Amino acid sequence: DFSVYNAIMKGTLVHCLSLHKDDFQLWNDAIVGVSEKGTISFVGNGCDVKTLSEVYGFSVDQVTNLGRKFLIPGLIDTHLHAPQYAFTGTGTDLPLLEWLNRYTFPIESKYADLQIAEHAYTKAVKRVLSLGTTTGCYYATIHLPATKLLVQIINQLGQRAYVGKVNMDRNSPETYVESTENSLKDTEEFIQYCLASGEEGKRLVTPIITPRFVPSCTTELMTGLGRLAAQYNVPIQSHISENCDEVKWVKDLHPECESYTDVYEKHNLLNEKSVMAHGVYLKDEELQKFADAGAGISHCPTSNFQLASGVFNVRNALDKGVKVGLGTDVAGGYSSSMWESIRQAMNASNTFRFGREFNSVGYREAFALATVGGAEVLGLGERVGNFWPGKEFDALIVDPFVEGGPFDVFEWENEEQIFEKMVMMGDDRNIESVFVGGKLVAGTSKV
Ligand SMILES: Nc1nc2[nH]cnc2c(=O)[nH]1
Ligand SMILES: [Zn+2]
Repeated sequence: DFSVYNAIMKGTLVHCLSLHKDDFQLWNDAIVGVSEKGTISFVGNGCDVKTLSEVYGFSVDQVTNLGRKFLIPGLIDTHLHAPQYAFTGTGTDLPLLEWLNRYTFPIESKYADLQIAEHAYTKAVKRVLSLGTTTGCYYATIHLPATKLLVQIINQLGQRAYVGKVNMDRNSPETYVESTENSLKDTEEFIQYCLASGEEGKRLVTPIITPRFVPSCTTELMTGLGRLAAQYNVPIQSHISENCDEVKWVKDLHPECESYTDVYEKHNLLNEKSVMAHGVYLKDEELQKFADAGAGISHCPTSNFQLASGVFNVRNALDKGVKVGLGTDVAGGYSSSMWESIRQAMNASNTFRFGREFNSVGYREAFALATVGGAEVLGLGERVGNFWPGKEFDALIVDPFVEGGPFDVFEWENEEQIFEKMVMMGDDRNIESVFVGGKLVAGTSKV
C-alpha cells in the first residue's frame, strides 16, 4: 500500500542521536520515509532505492530526490520571549535589571492591546519558523487574552511550542503587575485553555508554568504555581542566575534559602519538567541539584553577551550530568536565529579555552545542543530532535547552493565542510522547507 507514505525523500541527512560526539551522523544519499501521520517511518543509508522500496513498500517514482541538499532536524529554541520580538536588535546598552525596567516592561505592558499582540506575535512566529525553529518554548506576557491569542497564532502557523502566561506579582512597575490571586486564576484558565485545544500527543501547543524569575514572584505566588504544575502535570520555565546583581537580589529576598536553585526547589518548581534559562552563576552544588532533579538549562549565549551577563560553561554543566539546550532569549539576544545561538555557544565555550587546554564545544556539538539537546530539555526526546523512526517529522530541507545565498561552496569541499559552512554562515535564504509533524509550514519553497 503506497498511500501510507506522505513523502519519501533522498538527500544528505545530518543529525545527532545524542550529544555524544560519536552520535553525529552525516549520510550521503540517505532516504527518509514520512508516514501519512507525519512521523518518520524509516531511514535508509547506503542501500539502493530498489531494495529499500521492496522492504518498505513504496514505489521508486515516489522518491523526491533532493540532490545535494541537506535534510536536518528542525531547530529547538528552548527559551524566547514572543512579545520582545518587536524590539529585537535594539536596547543593547544596558545590563539585565536596568534593561528590564527601561525597555522590556514598557513593551510587554502594551500586549494588553490585542491588536498589537496579533500583529507582533504573527511576525514573531513567522520569523522564527522561516529561520528553521520547529519548536519554540515561549514566554508571553502577564495578559491572559493576548497569551491565548499567541497559542492560536502558533497553531495556525503550525509550529510546535510551549507557551507560558507570565506571572509577576512583586517588584514590577504599576503598569505591568498583577495580584497574586489573579495571576494564579489566569494561569489555571490558560492551562485549561491550552489542554482543551487538542488531544494529548496531537496538540502542537503545551502550556508551561512561567514565574518570570524569583524577584518578580512572591513566595505565595511561587507556591501556588508549584501546586498548579503538579496538579496539571505541566512543565515549568523560569530564569536563574543570569546576572550578578540579580543573584545578589535573590539572596537578599530569600535569606532563608541556601541558593537561587534552592528557592525554586523549595517552591516545587525544580523537577524533570523544568527549563531554567541561563544559569551562568550556578555553583557546582546547584548544578548537582539540577542533575538530581532532572531539570534542564536553556543556554542563551547571544543574550549573555548582549546583556553582558556572563559566560555559561556548558562543558561543566554537561560533565555534571545536567540536560542542556540552546535558546535565543529574544530580545535579550539580538537575533531570533537559532543558527546564531549555535555560533555564540561555540564562542562562549571558546572563552574558557583562552590560553589553556579546554575541550570547548565545537560546531557538531553545538548543532546537537540545538536539536537533541533541546528536545531532551523540553521532555520531547521521544518525539523530536532527530530522525529516529517513530518520531515526528520536524525537519528542514537546506540548500547550501542557493542562488544569492550567504556563502559560496567550492568544488573541492566535502559534504561535511559544506554543512559546517551552513552552520557557521547559513540563514533563511538556505532554508527551502520547514516541516512540523510532516506538514510544510515555512521556507522559501512555501509561498
Ligand atoms: N534575559 C531575560 N532575563 C530575564 N529575567 C527576568 N525577565 C527576563 C527577561 O525578559 N529576559
Ligand atoms: Zn529570557
